[in-house]
Amino acid sequence: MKSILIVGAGRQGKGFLGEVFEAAGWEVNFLDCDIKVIDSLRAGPYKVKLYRKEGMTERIVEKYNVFPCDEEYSCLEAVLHADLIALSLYPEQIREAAGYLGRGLVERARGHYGKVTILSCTNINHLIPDIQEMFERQMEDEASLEWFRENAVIRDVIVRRSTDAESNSSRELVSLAVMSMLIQKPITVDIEDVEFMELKDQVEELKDIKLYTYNAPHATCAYAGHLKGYRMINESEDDPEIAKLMGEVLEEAIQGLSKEFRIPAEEIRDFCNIPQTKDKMDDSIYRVAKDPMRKLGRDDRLTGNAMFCYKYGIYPKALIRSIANGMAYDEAKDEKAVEIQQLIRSQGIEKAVSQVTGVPLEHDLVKQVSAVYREISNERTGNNSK
Ligand SMILES: NC(=O)C1=CN([C@@H]2O[C@H](COP(=O)(O)OP(=O)(O)OC[C@H]3O[C@@H](n4cnc5c(N)ncnc54)[C@H](O)[C@@H]3O)[C@@H](O)[C@H]2O)C=CC1
Ligand SMILES: O=P(O)(O)OC[C@H]1O[C@](O)(CO)[C@@H](O)[C@@H]1O
Repeated sequence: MKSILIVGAGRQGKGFLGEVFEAAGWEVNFLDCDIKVIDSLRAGPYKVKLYRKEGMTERIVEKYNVFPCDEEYSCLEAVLHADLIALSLYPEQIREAAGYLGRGLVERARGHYGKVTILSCTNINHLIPDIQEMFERQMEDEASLEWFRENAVIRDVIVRRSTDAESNSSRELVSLAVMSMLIQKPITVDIEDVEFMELKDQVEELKDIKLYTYNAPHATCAYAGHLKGYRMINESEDDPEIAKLMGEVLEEAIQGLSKEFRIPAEEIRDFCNIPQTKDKMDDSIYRVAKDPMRKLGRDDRLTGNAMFCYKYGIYPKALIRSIANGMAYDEAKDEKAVEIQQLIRSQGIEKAVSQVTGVPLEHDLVKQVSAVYREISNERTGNNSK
């Protein structure tokens, strides 16, 4: 039986990866450092509502093993025998996970176990050399390092699906099951038997395009929706003003990307076209908006697009509005949003925009975003003077 170790048993770990690999008959092992996640998974099976094109179906996932990141290293056998290790973590969590997995991988090297593929399942591109370095550092001697280089491959993926739940420990999940996950080639195990897994060339280039097209309107929807008091993505998408802004953001993005990547606009439109589903999935604004510090960063979905537009003489009006909405995102449960609000209070809006977006203070983007942010603040306080 083939075996997958899913590191990070949160929304995506359980609702996407755990579900599809269990359905394909693989041994599914979960590793998580949050004891609430472990206790919850041990308490019973979990349920995923799958939103397919033809309608919603429910799946109960029950065949899995669960391991905490404990001192006794109870996950050892799972690390030794995994054909696939999926890092279903936020980028900033990978270093710690690599540190923990190191011990098992060193034993794997010393025991001359078989080849393993490690997948980085985040939305951040160009991370693979860093992750390679994080794992190689764990190899305690030359022989282990040599084994790792010959037998372990680290690959990137493009996740084209949304999976949500009330929290990372919830056993009730929803997942939009309409597009495959694209996996960088080659890998060391056959995954043809697993639905929604697709090996693909040029993942690095396509991943940029996916982030800038699929995720930019989505983040736009979340930040604009929060400002209007919505809690769910669906409510926000149904608001005509927000739907219009999302469309404009996508159009600006396509114009800039088409020039930057020298790909016809139509080809980009086709790539980011998400099939519609009969039933609509509820996704939270909280998850899609989460960590505006990262999402408004220089090369991420909104600022990255806006800067391509500036580079090619396209004025990114809708992207500027969306970045300003992101600066105004003041969700108290989101620590990075709170950090941005503190930054605005302590430094003033221009410096805060420059710091968050990584764009120089004197750049037009900073001025325009700050001006729109002031309009938003005035509207919120009922003060219409500019
Ligand atoms: N949820 C989704 O629809 C999608 C998520 N992603 C990416 O997947 C990654 C995870 O996202 P979610 O599952 O939504 O987040 P989540 O917060 O629901 O799950 C992450 C899990 O990782 C665990 N974790 C953190 N550090 C760990 C460590 N050192 N060792 C073991 N476990 C650790 C946490 O306790 C948590 O349960 C992110 O990079 C996200 O961008 C990408 C596309 C879709
Ligand atoms: O997981 P991140 O990078 O915080 O961003 C969330 C985005 O990623 C997705 O989960 C998958 O592309 C989208 O649903 C959402 O817009």
